Amino acid sequence: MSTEFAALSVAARDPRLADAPLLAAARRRSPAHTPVWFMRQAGRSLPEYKKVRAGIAMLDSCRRPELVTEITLQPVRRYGVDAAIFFSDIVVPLKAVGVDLDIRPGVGPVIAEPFRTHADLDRIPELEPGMIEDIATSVGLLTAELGGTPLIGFAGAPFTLASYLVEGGPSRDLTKTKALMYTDPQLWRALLDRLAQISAGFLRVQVAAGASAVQLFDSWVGALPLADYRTHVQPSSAAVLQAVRDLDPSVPRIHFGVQTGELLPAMGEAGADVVGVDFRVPLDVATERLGGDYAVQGNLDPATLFASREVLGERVRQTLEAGSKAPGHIFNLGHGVPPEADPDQLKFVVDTVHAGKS
Ligand SMILES: Cc1c2[nH]c(c1CCC(=O)O)Cc1[nH]c(c(CCC(=O)O)c1C)Cc1[nH]c(c(CCC(=O)O)c1C)Cc1[nH]c(c(C)c1CCC(=O)O)C2
Repeated sequence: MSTEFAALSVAARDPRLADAPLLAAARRRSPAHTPVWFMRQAGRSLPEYKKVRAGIAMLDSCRRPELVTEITLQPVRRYGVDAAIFFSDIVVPLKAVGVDLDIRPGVGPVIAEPFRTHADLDRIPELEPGMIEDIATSVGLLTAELGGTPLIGFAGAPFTLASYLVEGGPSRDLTKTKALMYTDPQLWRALLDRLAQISAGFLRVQVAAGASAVQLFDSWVGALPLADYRTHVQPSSAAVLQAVRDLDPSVPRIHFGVQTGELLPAMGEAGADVVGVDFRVPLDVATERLGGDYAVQGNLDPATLFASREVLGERVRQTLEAGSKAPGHIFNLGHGVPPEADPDQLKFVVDTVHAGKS
């Protein structure tokens, strides 16, 4: 890994970060209150987001520092969450190295020429920091505004990025991806190595510019059985998380995927401080599976946002109770905010979490 980044310590960025509940929970120390943020809190359901994004394509909006700053701050202002998540997308670094792709509204990432052969590797060059200078600029603007509120940088994990490249777009069962993995393990390894370099580079630029935690999204890795995860995926995800650790060991690493109940310990072992849990596995059960060694993040079912306040409040308290069995708990949804979610329900969740269990 290149050495153009100066090592930083999170507390040196802003002294107020030393007491940030999100960082304390991630480090398995007692936070002043249970920290809460939401995956996909920026964008989607917020009217103020729709207003500033009007007429601007998703991938263009991710490369405009003033707009990125505004969109990232919107949910922090509205909800009082304990962290901001950088407004970007997992395919932004792929586009930055020159992959021909787009994000279609309501569909997701679509790749012009799906990945099939060794020759296709040439279309996915390594990421250099100079290709994403605007990302460093956005992070710098944001951390100056955020003060003592942590900014979570993120990237897609190699498997999930590979799934889009190989399938050509969103897919239900990832058949083509798994077929490549099983029929040509060498090509698969070469692809994941390249994606690990890109993912690590994207995270390191964000951390060097001031992000104080990172999340590696392996959203679709729950499609794999444990043995295949260990053989074909874990080494590349571990390389990404190690690259962040090498740059700054004080930056907590969160590792998340959907339907990963069987994979949780292996995802922790890949080098995470915090393991993200979807809504299928209660947090106390997840903690048992993880051997009590990791902080957990999650895991309110996003569908409960459409329930009554009574039911929603009860589910929040149950999640807090189950999370209290872990050595650290960052409250979140079990997956992203649904586009139709009512922002007032999310605000209610934040206030209920901050009020505590009783
Ligand atoms: C798998 C994945 C993607 N992108 C991401 C993941 C991992 C998270 C997860 O598991 O949900 C990550 C992501 N994408 C986006 C963020 C922004 C920060 C945040 O979480 O608030 C983050 C963290 C913005 C976005 N990324 C996307 C939008 C919607 C585009 C728009 O507003 O026009 C946003 C705000 C598009 C996108 N991009 C992707 C999908 C599946 C979609 C959905 C299509 C849709 O729902 O319209 C790929």
